[in-house]
Amino acid sequence: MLPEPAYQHGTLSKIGVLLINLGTPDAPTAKALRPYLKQFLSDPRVIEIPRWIWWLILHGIILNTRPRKSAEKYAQIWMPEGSPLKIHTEQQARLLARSLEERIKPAPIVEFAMNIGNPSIAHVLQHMKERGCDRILAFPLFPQYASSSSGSAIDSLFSELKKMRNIPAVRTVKHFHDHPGYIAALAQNIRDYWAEHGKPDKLILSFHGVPRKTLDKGDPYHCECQKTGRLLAEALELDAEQYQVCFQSRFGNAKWLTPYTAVTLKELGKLKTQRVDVVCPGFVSDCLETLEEIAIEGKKTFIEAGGQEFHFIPCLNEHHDWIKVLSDMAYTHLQGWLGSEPTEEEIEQSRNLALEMGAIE
Ligand SMILES: C=CC1=C(C)c2cc3[nH]c(cc4nc(cc5[nH]c(cc1n2)c(C)c5CCC(=O)O)C(CCC(=O)O)=C4C)c(C)c3C=C
Ligand SMILES: [Fe+2]
Ligand SMILES: [Fe+2]
Repeated sequence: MLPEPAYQHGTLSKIGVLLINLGTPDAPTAKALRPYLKQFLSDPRVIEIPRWIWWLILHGIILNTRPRKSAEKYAQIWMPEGSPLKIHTEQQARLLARSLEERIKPAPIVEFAMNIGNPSIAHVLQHMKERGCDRILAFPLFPQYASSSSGSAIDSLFSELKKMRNIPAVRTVKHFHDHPGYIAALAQNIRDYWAEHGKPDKLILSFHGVPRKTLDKGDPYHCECQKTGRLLAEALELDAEQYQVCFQSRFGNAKWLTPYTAVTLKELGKLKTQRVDVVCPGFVSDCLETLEEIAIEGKKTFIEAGGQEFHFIPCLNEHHDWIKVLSDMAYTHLQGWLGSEPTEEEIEQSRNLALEMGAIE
């Protein structure tokens, strides 16, 4: 059992907001990719086939081949400061803290963690507890809920809580795929891009894929992606033939959600489409899947098939409207906790009691 710090005797009582993203390797090297892929692909919410069969495939094939191949891809998008996903998530946490500081007194503690890799949920949660957070809002940064992304992140959080005697109060955000502010921020980001670069013949809305059988088992992910796509197209006043929802990042040979982004780009190229723009409304931060798979590979696929002009529209990242809606969503979810802070007097009484009991020094 972990040692119990003094604030649990009432010396501190703070609200924390924990932003959680998927995770990224520590470096763009095969050595760093191996433990990252091992952790990710050992999760039964990510790979839903019998454990022993998967164990053989993972350890016999995937962990011997994929780390090197993925490292080469990461190397192409790595920034001087590190992984784009980590850098953007860190900035989002910093900007969210600044925004919430103006709305909530005392200011909440805002941190970010990664479900896979570092900074780990275990580490950040412990740090938040030590800083006195007794109420934590866990906010997975996945607009559409999937068992393999948001579900897994919440699992990780609760596995850590399971190790604690005195757990903080916890609220979780499930999704925000149809939040009007999120749709408006996506639309504004696209309009800003078009104001500078002109408009395409076709806009591809590319979401991360998942195995098709997860839809049959009841995962709401597919429907939530479709809804985000429809609302975004409505906000942009696009006709049905001006946009298409597609799914990328297929892993393995099983059937995933269709249409596949790569296949669609190839078809549009073959049709000699003048210009295609791709935007990824399922990712709030640019990452390997957007910067390498779409902006580099997707472009190549489209142009080699005969397309003329390809544009990748960056994710929301630090967009002002996105930070504003992130802050609005956090604020809404925190409502029930606001105004319940103990008074200075209550904290003092609790502290004196803890001192008397010898629980703190
Ligand atoms: C947006 C939500 C995501 C879902 C849903 C998701 C499902 C999912 N992913 C894999 C396999 C891999 N994904 C990888 C990278 C990756 N995935 C997401 C998001 C979702 N994944 C992000 C944001 C990233 C990029 C991380 C970064 O560091 O930039 C990878 C690792 C890279 C590689 O080797 O290709 C794998 C593997 C499965 C199997 C799955 C659902 C079943
Ligand atoms: Fe993924
Ligand atoms: Fe659906």
